[in-house]
Amino acid sequence: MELQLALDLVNIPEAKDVVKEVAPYIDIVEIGTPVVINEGLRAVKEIKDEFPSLKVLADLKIMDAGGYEVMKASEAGADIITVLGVSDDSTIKGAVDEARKQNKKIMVDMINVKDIAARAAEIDNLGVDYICVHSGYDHQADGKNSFEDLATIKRVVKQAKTAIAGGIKLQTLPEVISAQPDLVIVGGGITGAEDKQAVAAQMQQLIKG
Ligand SMILES: O=C(CO)[C@H](O)[C@H](O)COP(=O)(O)O
Repeated sequence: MELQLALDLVNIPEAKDVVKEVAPYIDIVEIGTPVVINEGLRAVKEIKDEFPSLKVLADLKIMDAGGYEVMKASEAGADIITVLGVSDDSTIKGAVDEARKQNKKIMVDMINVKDIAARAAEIDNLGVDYICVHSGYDHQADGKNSFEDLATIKRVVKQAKTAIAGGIKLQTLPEVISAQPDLVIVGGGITGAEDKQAVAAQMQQLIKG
């Protein structure tokens, strides 16, 4: 099981400071959608250049033009790029084909997918690398989480790795781990902590068992 740190509400210098603090305890650093909107793919490039041993995920949440957008994120140094599960199959296939050419990986974000079981099974057959259940900020504000959805994809996904994101904190991590995803994604649970390093270290300890 791996730990991904999601950076959403920072600029590039702040992102570097957080990664410096927690780098030994994480496997993947995510350049979140708001960071890409504010800073562009330069944020991906700068983090990859400064932390080459970490995998960098560009959370582009691609909805169209999968091949082109994966190509641009790959050029910036991303190792993993996100595509939305609600996209057309042709968009996901385009993203997967380009990722194979560039030796990169595709994560499908299942945010707002209504029939998680059916769509996850379809997407699994498109050759993606990760399928991620996700309660976004707007769902979290309504008190929702994706713990049940994780159990659902664990049942139906046969090839891709499984991941979960959305409001995971140190206190809720044991429940997440008990469902055995391949990847746990944590943003505010680390970045909002007073001692980010201590929380990331405890999370790593729980995850690596
Ligand atoms: O993609 C995102 C929001 O769309 C976040 O990166 C993801 O939800 C993880 O952050 P948090 O743990 O703070 O919810």
